[in-house]
Amino acid sequence: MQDSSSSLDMLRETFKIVVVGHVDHGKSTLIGRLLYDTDSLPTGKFEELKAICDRRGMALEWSFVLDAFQAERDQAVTIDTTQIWFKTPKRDVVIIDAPGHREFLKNMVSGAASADAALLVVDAEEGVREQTRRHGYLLHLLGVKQVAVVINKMDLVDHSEDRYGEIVRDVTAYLHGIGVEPSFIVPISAREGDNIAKKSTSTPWYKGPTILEALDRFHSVTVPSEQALRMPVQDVYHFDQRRILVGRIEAGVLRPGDEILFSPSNKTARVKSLDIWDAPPLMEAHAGQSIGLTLEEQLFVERGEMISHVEDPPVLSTVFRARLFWLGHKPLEVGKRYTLKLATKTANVTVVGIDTLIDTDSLAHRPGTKLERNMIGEVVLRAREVLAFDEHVSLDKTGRFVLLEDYDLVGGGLISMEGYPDQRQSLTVRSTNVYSVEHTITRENRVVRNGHKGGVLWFTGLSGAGKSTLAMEVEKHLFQKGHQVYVLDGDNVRAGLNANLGFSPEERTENIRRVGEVAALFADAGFICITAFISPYQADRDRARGAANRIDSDAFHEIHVSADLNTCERRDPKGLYKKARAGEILDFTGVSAPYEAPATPELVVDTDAKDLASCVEQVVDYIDRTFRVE
Ligand SMILES: Nc1ncnc2c1ncn2[C@@H]1O[C@H](COP(=O)(O)OS(=O)(=O)O)[C@@H](OP(=O)(O)O)[C@H]1O
Ligand SMILES: Nc1ncnc2c1ncn2[C@@H]1O[C@H](COP(=O)(O)OP(=O)(O)O)[C@@H](O)[C@H]1O
Repeated sequence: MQDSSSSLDMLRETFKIVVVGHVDHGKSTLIGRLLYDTDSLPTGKFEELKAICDRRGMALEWSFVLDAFQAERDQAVTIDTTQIWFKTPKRDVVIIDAPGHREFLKNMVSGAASADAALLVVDAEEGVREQTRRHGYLLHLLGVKQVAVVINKMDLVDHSEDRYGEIVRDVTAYLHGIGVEPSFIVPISAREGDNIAKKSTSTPWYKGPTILEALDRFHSVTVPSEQALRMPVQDVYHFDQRRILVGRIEAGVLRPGDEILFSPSNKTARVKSLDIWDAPPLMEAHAGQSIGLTLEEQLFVERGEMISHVEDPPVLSTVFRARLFWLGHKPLEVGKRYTLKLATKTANVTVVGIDTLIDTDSLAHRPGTKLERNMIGEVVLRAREVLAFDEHVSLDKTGRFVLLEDYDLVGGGLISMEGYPDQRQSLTVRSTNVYSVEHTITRENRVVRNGHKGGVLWFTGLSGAGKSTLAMEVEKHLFQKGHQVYVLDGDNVRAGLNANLGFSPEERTENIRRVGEVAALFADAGFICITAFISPYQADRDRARGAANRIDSDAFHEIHVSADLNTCERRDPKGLYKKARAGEILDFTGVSAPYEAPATPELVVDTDAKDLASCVEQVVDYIDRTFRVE
């Protein structure tokens, strides 16, 4: 949202707030009163409204003041009608997006309304209600760290200190549960003007600030210049021979001469100049500034790329976890595709699964498959392409996204990579000046001698699904037939080649990358190479396929050795599930680490439904068909 308030004093600080809370708890009344008490209303407006109310024999409704104020604004076409502002002794406070506004939640979720602080209004009579909790949760989800709770309508509870205490306990217990510590809890009566601009004599027991004082006591929100540099490329302009990349620096600092990295393309370049419109080039640009930059060398980069420094790059991944606030009228569906917008990047994503649903009322987590409007869920999303982003805990601006369905905003979420690896390591080729050498013995020579093609049979499945047992049996059969066959087994490879790797998401990815490359070499040597690794991530298996396909376009066969988690746990051949459940093994697949079943494997072997002999027969049949030479 633009700061359109040209009439604000340039030297004073502009502070953006949102006012949230349950319907009828007094948001509009509070704003109306704040406008009046700070002399922000057009001359005569208040008197006019008062006269109307008097004539009708009714008490003045402060929310009318806000309505009238907005109506006036709506006619002044030069002013952004969605913004309301007033002055405190210290600041110009802008209320971004008025409560009751139809698009309020959408604006909040899309981050258009990124507020410096929030006022959460609670009715002293009614106490904490559904929307109080939901809005509180939303503030937490959107990273609004400074919150003042405003306990309104104190006049209706006789300014009771006890009632104030009760609500303080309720509201702080809830906010504490979601990690929000309110900065102030102010008892007010918006209608009577108690503790808004001046201290009320009706609440002598209250020693804290008035609303205006609270607004001035909030911390100025620092621009995230100390963070790692992030500048999403918004556009690329061509002037003469020059390309100018434009965008807004979301975090960090950029200087001419800096070496920068573009993600996900992984190109690097040195910054030549930083330009802003109609002014000399900058020696330094900071978070919050929109700039144009030129590079020392000409690179082809597109909108959506993320600029960082080389040494502090964003995460690269095709898959991530998100805490998603759902606004769609239709529930979020597993398997369905949505459009993702993340900084300047737009991509299609598919919902892989919904892990938990979070009830914003009770904060209870429960399993579920349907994420409905106004609910929050932990979901896993996958894109076909590699995306560059950050985990929300480390970088707020590039760690959030929105989802669209048919151009309509249906959800907003925060990214976490918990249980998933950063794929950057396995996507970056570091060696340079490397040239491939041709073999003099061709693949055909080997096929002719062996009587079958080379290739990779990639077994994937949960621990205990039967990968090793099956792999070794199949190997025996093929060997007896005179085939060149070799099994690469997880436990064996991890004792040698991959002895330096554990089970973190990144280490599993590296494990599978190496095995994928070794298996491809075996295939190139004419072997039927069977691999038996859990290989829980689709992206890793896809990369292993890519390695084998460099040798032959149909060399890779993904085989899902499938058994229900319960079955695997019952079999528990090594007693590992038991240990995992007891918390003795961390990140155990299926228990405390994810397993992504193949979406389109070449073969599924169901070891739950069939005995070992039938499973072996199924795989050997498959091999006979696909590795045969005519
Ligand atoms: N945390 C954790 N999670 C999963 N598995 C564990 C873990 N710790 C040890 N093990 C043992 O390691 C075997 C899996 O190794 P992999 O190389 O196949 O795993 S992965 O593909 O890198 O995920 C696996 O063997 P299998 O039971 O044959 O699958 C286990 O014996
Ligand atoms: N149809 C089957 N195929 C393979 N193994 C089976 C089958 N039915 C039962 N099992 C048993 O399941 C266990 C699988 O263990 P293992 O082969 O070590 O699994 P993984 O290598 O996938 O961890 C073994 O004890 C095996 O005897």
